[in-house]
Amino acid sequence: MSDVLLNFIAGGVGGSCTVIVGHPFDTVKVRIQTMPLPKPGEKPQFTGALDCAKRTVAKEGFFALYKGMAAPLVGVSPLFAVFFGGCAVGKWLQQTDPSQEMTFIQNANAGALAGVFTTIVMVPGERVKCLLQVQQTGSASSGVHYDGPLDVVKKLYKQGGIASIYRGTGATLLRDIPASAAYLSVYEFLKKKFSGEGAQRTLSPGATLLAGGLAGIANWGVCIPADVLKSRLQTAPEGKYPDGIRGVLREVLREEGPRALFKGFWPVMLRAFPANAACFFGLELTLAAFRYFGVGGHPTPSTEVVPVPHDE
Ligand SMILES: CC(=O)O[C@H](CC(=O)[O-])C[N+](C)(C)C
Repeated sequence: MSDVLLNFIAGGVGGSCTVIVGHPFDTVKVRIQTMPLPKPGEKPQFTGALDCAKRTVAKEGFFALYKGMAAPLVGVSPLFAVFFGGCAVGKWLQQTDPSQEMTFIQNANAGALAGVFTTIVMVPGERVKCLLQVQQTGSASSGVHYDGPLDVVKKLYKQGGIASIYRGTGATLLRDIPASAAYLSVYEFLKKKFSGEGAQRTLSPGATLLAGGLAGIANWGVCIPADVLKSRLQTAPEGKYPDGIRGVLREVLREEGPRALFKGFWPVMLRAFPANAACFFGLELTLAAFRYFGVGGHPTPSTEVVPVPHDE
């Protein structure tokens, strides 16, 4: 089986691990990023990430943190599949032979290309997820109530057609091209560093988790402002920002100042490490299982370092 397909399948497993570990953090992040501005003399709805998590659990129960998870499980697992499949395509395009080691920049290029592929898959799922995550907070002030992911899609389509479902595409590209470049290049760099020299390079489970977690931090470290703009744009009532992301940026800077572009920083960073450690662990384990059962041809440089030693 080709590297692209193997990475696609393993990426899907990694994506499911990411969602299961990371979704509660994501709910807190979106609620903080989109909470209504307090009126003069009023307290903000949430004072921080912990406050938001505590109030959400107290008011709506623990599983409120898992609200909207069906959409990312269906949307994010294929997204990670497309991402890692896309990375394999990006590597293949740059390699003169399949065993060639990729440089940091080549991995960044492969990640950036995969970021373009993932945007196409990701935008509808993100739009649905954000709307479901914030509907109890009053941030999506359109007054529309949604009964679940399919209901969101139906209502968005009725309201504004495909364009409404795909609202936030530019903002997602702005977020995911640099983020994906950082994600893959940092992971591959650390993987090489942690796996030592020589033909029998192995990566321990702990090192896989550490490299994956730090790749997640690098991913979000470069894209939080674009993510804030994207969340605002995707949860705004129809017609609020006719000129898209530029309108959101102008409003945020005018009304809240540049610091607001970093809203949700802590919940994002708190999620980034465990969610992406789980992702790369799931990915590498699946690739290792393929090799164990003799599926696929030669390992690519990105997959020859696995959590368990193997002899070829
Ligand atoms: C924005 C996003 O989904 O980032 C992914 C990592 C994460 O924390 O979910 C990475 N990537 C888009 C490259 C798959």
